[in-house]
Amino acid sequence: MGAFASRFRTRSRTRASARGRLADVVDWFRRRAGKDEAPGSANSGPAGGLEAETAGELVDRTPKPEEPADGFSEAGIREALRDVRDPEIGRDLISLNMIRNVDIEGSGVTVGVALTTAGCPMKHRITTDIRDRLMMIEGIESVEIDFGVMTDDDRQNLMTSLHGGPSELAPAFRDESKTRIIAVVSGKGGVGKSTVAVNLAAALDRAGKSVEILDADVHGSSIPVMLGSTEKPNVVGGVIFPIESETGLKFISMGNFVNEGQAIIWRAPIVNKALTQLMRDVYWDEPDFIIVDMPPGTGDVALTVAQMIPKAEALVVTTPQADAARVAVKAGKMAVQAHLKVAGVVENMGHAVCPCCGEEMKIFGGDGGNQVAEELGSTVMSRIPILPDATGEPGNALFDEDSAPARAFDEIAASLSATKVRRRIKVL
Ligand SMILES: Nc1ncnc2c1ncn2[C@@H]1O[C@H](COP(=O)(O)OP(=O)(O)OP(=O)(O)O)[C@@H](O)[C@H]1O
Repeated sequence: MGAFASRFRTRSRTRASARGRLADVVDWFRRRAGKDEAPGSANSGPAGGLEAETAGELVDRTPKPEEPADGFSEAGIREALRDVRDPEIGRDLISLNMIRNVDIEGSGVTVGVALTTAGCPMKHRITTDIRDRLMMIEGIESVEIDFGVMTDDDRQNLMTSLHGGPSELAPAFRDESKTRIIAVVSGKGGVGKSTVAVNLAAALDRAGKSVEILDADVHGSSIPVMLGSTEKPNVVGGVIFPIESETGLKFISMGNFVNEGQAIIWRAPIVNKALTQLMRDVYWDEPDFIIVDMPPGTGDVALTVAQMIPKAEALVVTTPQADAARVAVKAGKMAVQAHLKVAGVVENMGHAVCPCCGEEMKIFGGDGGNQVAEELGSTVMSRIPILPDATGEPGNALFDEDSAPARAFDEIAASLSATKVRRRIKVL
C-alpha cells in the first residue's frame, strides 16, 4: 500500500495547507471587514473584503486597515493582533487573552505574550505570525516578542471559556452544534472498520469538509498507527488537543493514552469513563464531521455513545460473507434501538478492480451489503474494492486518491454531505 499512501499524503498535505492558507487570508479580510466575525472576537468594521467573483478569482474590496496618520498606536497594534491566531486553538490572541503588554519605542515594538505552557510547541509559529502581521503596519521596523506563561487561574479561565464547564460534553458533541458525528460500527473485527473510518475522513477532507477522528476502539485502537502518528497529545489546563497527523487529518485515540505495544485490560466502566473524557476534555473544534471508530460488536461503548450523543449516526461496515453480515445487522440494530439513525451500509473487500481493464472481480461469496441494508431499512452507500497490494504497513492506511477504493469513499463522502444534519428527536 506504500505507493498509494505516500502519494496521497504529499498531495493531501499540500492541498490542505494551501487551502488552509487561502482560508486564513479570506477569513482575515472578512474579519477586518466585520462580515464574519471570529468566535470571541470583538472586531467589527465596514463591509467589504475578498469575494469570489468567478471560480478561483478573488477580488480585494477591503478598505485598508486604519492607522493613525501620525504613526501607529498601541490600540492599532492590539487590533492588528486580532488577526493572529493561536495555531492550536485556532482563535485570535487577543480574545484568548494571550497578549499582555505592548510597548512602543520609536519604530520598535515589544509584545508580551502569555503562553498556555512554558514549553508550548507553537512558540516559533506564534513569533513568526505576530512579526509578519505587525511588520505590515506602516512605521514599525522591528518587533520583539517577550514570552511569559499564563497563571493557573488564567489557564483555567481560558479553558472554561473555550470549552464550557468541566462536566459538559465538548461543544461539537452537543445537540445544537453543526458537527455531525458518524459512528463507524461493525459486528466483528477485521472487516475494515478502521480503514473505512480513516479513508472516509480523508474523502470528506478532499470534499472540502472539516473533519476529525475519534478512535474509540480501546482494545483494538489502530488509528494512530494507521496515520503514522503515535506521539502523545498536548494537554493544557486539563484540555487535550487532537494530534495532527502527517496526512493533515486530526485525531485523538484511546491508544494515545497507553504506551505503544501495551495491551489494555479495562473493564467496561473504565472504558466508558475514558470515552466520556475524550468527548468532554478534548478540544474538538466543531468540525463539519467527527468520525468515531467504534469497537467492533454491540458492547457498552456503543451504548455510551448512543446515550451521550443522540445525534450520532451509525455507518455499518460489513464484508460480503454471511457471518460478517449477520453480526453487522446486530450492531446496526443495537444502534437503532438506542435511537441512532443508520446513515448507511458500507460493503468492504467484496471485489477487486482490475488495474488494467477496470473490470470488477468478485473475491468472496455472499451479498452482505444488501443483506445488512435490507434488514436495517437502509441503503448500501458504497462497495469498497479490495486493493490486492495493500500491505497494512504502519502509516499506510490511506488509499491513493486516484485508486478505486478512494473513489468509492468519495461516493460515501458525497452522499453524507448531501444529507441534512439530524436534530434530536425527543423520546418520551
Ligand atoms: N479495501 C481494502 N483493501 C485492502 N485491504 C484492506 C481493505 N480494507 C481493509 N483492509 C485491510 O484489512 C485489515 C483489517 O482492516 P481494519 O483494521 O480496518 O479492520 P477493523 O474492522 O477495524 O478491525 P479491528 O476492529 O479488529 O481493528 C487491515 O490490514 C487493512 O489494511
